[in-house]
Amino acid sequence: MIKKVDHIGIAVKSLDGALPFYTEVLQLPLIGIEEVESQKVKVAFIKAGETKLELLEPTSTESPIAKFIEKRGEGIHHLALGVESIEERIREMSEKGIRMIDEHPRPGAGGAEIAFMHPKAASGVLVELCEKKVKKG
Ligand SMILES: C[C@H](C(=O)O)C(=O)SCCNC(=O)CCNC(=O)[C@H](O)C(C)(C)COP(=O)(O)OP(=O)(O)OC[C@H]1O[C@@H](n2cnc3c(N)ncnc32)[C@H](O)[C@@H]1OP(=O)(O)O
Ligand SMILES: [Co+2]
Repeated sequence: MIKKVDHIGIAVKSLDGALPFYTEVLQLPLIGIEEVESQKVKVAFIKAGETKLELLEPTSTESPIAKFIEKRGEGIHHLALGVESIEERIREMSEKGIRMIDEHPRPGAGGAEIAFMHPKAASGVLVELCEKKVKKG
C-alpha cells in the first residue's frame, strides 16, 4: 500500500526566506520550484536523502497554506505518502471509513496525482496520498 514517505510539507511565508536554511546551511540540493495553481501554492522540492522536503508558499490569502500560517504560523504542514493506484487507495480508505478530503485524485506538483485525508482521521496529521505518474514514451 504505502511505498515510502514521498515528502514532508512545510508551510512557509516565503520560499526566498526559507530556502537558504535548507540549501545553504544544510547543503541540501534544490530539485525545483513550481506553482500549483489549483492548490494556490508555490512549492520548492528539496532532496533530503531518500525523501524530499516540500516548502509551500501561499499564492493567495485563500490558499490553505495562508490559512494554516495565519492560525498556526510556519511549520510542518503535511506528510505525503507515496502510493500506486491512488484511485484504488482512496476507495480502500473510504471503505475503511477514513474521512477523505478528496474523494478523487487532484493534480499535484511534478505531475503527481494527490489526495488528502482529513487530519481528524490521522491523529491530527494532514496526510497526503501521492502517486507519481511516470510519463509514458
Ligand atoms: C501541491 C502539493 C503537492 O504535494 O503536490 C501540496 O502538498 S498542496 C498542499 C496544500 N493543500 C492542502 O492542504 C489541501 C488539503 N487541505 C485542506 O483541505 C484544508 O487545509 C483542511 C481541511 C486540512 C483544513 O481546512 P481548514 O483549516 O479551513 O479547516 P478547519 O479550520 O476546520 O480545520 C479542521 C481541523 O483540522 C486542523 N488542521 C487544519 N490544517 C491542518 C494541518 N495541516 N495539519 C493538522 N491539522 C490541521 C484544524 O486545526 C482543525 O482542527 P480543530 O478542529 O481541532 O481546531
Ligand atoms: Co504535498
